Amino acid sequence: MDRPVALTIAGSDPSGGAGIQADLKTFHQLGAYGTAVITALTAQNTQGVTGVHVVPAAFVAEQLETLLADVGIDAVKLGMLATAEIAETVGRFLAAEPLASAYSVLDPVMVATSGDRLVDEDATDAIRELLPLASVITPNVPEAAVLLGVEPAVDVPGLRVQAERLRSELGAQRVLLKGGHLGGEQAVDVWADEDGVREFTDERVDTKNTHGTGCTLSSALAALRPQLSDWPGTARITKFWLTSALTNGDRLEIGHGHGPVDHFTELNDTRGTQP
Ligand SMILES: Nc1ncnc2c1ncn2[C@@H]1O[C@H](COP(=O)(O)OP(=O)(O)O)[C@@H](O)[C@H]1O
Ligand SMILES: Cc1ncc(COP(=O)(O)OP(=O)(O)O)c(N)n1
Repeated sequence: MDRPVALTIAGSDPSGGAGIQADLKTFHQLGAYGTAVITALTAQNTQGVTGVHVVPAAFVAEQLETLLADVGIDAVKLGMLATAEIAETVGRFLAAEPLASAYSVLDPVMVATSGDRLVDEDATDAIRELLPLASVITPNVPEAAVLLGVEPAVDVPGLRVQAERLRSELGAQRVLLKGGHLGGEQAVDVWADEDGVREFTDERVDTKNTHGTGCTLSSALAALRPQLSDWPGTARITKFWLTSALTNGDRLEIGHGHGPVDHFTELNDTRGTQP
């Protein structure tokens, strides 16, 4: 195929490590043409979020209508859906053509790692309704627990159980349950689809530059899937790339808190991986 067109529907992070900014850098680096619909502005740096200014749901809809009337989209990533109304609006677009035929990755963003809330608490039900509509969902440990209404997993066997429950009970088509919050010497993510449950494991990178890892992972999946042949293979390659980008984060000195990963990491850069 020609260069795929990827769309991110997400919030803005002025510090550039997460949100729309991270997504567009990731799309570009991984060979996709990037487009963006903005759901919210955050006032944010590498140390935390000081404010959120939400775009009215009707204007999120107008951005989507205008874009989709003109531009074909091969893959879409959904990030910070700040309110229930925005999540419902985006859900209507995801359920209909042309987005229903695009590859879709839903990162059910709720709270930043800094502890700051990015999405209204009452948006959780609306986000849960979106799970079956996306080709793949990419919750982290706390997000999976909120979606299932259970305690967060504390180990990999717990991740495996929750990944499968997100599929069998909440209707997700495919799940990449990210284990970054578990700690330990390895960073283990769990993949669940109709063929079963498997683990993707890399060495944990000793770095404080972890801001935006979830955003970067989900946008990398959206960029790469149209260029590769299947979802599990895309997820495996995406994690290799992210581990290298985390390792290369030490090339950057951005801010005083949790800096970004290095989005300028080549797909075949194996500095952080053990091929
Ligand atoms: N220090 C690290 N070293 C290697 N991989 C990591 C590290 N921290 C997170 N990851 C990986 O980054 C991705 C995002 O992880 P996670 O922190 O769980 O999500 P989020 O950023 O959404 O909170 C996952 O693939 C996870 O395994
Ligand atoms: C605008 C915006 N969207 C999402 C996030 C969350 O980013 P994520 O990659 O899930 O993780 P942290 O950056 O919170 O570690 C965000 N911060 N801003």
